[in-house]
Amino acid sequence: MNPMTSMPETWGALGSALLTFILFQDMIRRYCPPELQRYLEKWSIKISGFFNPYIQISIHEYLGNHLKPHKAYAIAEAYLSANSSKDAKRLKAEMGKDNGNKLMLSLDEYEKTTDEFEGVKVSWISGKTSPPPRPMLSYFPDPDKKYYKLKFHRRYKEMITGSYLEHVMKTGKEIQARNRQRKLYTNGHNMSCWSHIVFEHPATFKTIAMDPEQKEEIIEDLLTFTKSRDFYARIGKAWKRGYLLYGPPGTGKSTMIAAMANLLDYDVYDLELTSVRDNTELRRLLTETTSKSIIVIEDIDCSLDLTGQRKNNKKEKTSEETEKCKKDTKEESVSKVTLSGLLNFIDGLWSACAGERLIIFTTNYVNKLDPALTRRGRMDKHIELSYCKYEGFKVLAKNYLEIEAPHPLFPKVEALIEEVEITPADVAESLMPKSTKDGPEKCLLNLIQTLEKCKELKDRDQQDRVEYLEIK
Ligand SMILES: Nc1ncnc2c1ncn2[C@@H]1O[C@H](COP(=O)(O)OP(=O)(O)OP(=O)(O)O)[C@@H](O)[C@H]1O
Ligand SMILES: [Mg+2]
Repeated sequence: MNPMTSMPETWGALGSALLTFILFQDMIRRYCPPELQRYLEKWSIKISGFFNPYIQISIHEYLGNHLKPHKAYAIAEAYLSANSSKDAKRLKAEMGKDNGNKLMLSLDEYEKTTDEFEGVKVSWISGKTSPPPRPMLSYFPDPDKKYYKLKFHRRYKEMITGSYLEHVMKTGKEIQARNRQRKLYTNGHNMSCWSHIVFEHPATFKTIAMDPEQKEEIIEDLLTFTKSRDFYARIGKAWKRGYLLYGPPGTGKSTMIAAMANLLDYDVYDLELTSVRDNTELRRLLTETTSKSIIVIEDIDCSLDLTGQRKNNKKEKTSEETEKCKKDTKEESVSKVTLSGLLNFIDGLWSACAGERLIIFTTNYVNKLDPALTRRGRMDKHIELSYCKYEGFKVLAKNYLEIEAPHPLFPKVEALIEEVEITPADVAESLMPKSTKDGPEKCLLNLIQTLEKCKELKDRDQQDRVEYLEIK
């Protein structure tokens, strides 16, 4: 440039160069074929990259075709939650682990924060990309995909891609472990993705009323599973275990799932099959589940009539079954999940991509299930939850009334409860104080009354049966 050129002339020249560039770009957009446009765009990025001294690294929320959540994104989010509050102006707040008064902060969308590492400044920017619109109006819109962008001077490339990112991952993981809040995920209400709430269920194995030996066996089985990572790797199987919980309504199937999650410190994914459009969506939802989790499909016998699709010999359901299933399959018409889609997943085809998961099915009618669904290897352990007997009653008496044997009324309860079929839910209900004045005695007497009524009804049923047989 001529040193004699005055400042206004220089600005004028720069301004007209910029204008020419903008007009040139506009011309390209209007008149060039798309191939040439892409080619020119590629070169313009290269040229601007040559002059731009900054490097960007993106960490996306999902890997690839958003099949799987990207762990690094969650870790970076945790790291930034501790750092971003320093200078970012727009933050998101979420409830912390203890659900106390402390809120966890993270960067809001399109917000920027800076960080410093060994004297080097970097910046982090949060953003999101929206999926392209679907050709047809859809009930299941694809979710936005979020990302973080790390920006730094190219002079520090080696240090940032090496020790700084290592520091981010290490610190982020520590923060994650400190803040880990277990979650209950659900895909209900026609959602094509998981939504979650904090999982806070008070059930533990201590409060579950069931045969003590059976309880110990289940706990042992679960703990062995969690310690078997190397074993599963050695035998070449996905690190998962299937449980089938069956028994009449109110015997504690759902309660046991909560107790399992509390014992193992796992998240729970409550999969509502009737809300899943097809096998592809099922596969996506399942691959989005994280390690250390329980995937639950409640009332599998009612889920999309999976049983019948394979057997083709639908048994007639009783009116009680039909009523329950009707309630559960309201959206059946939009779901095309098949038994084979579900079996493929259980067999480890997709579950192999992330370890340590339990898959639990519950049913009231185990005999109605397709044997392909329940065979060992798929559902490794079958657990029957049955009517409440004396051992179960003692647990409930301790939980609800804080009383233990020996007690003068216990023998009476023992004699009656062994004779009748009463669910733990009904025993629990009878033991609940009905007014603030009700003491343990009153509640026990209430239970005895209920048990006597059950016995009377049972005897009457038997009598009816005898009479019926005699008439026949
Ligand atoms: N074995 C049990 N131990 C302790 N409490 C129990 C047990 N079974 C049932 N309950 C009590 O009864 C209530 C209902 O139990 P739960 O929902 O676990 O039954 P379920 O077997 O899942 O029934 P459904 O087949 O209708 O889903 C629970 O909230 C719990 O308070
Ligand atoms: Mg249940």
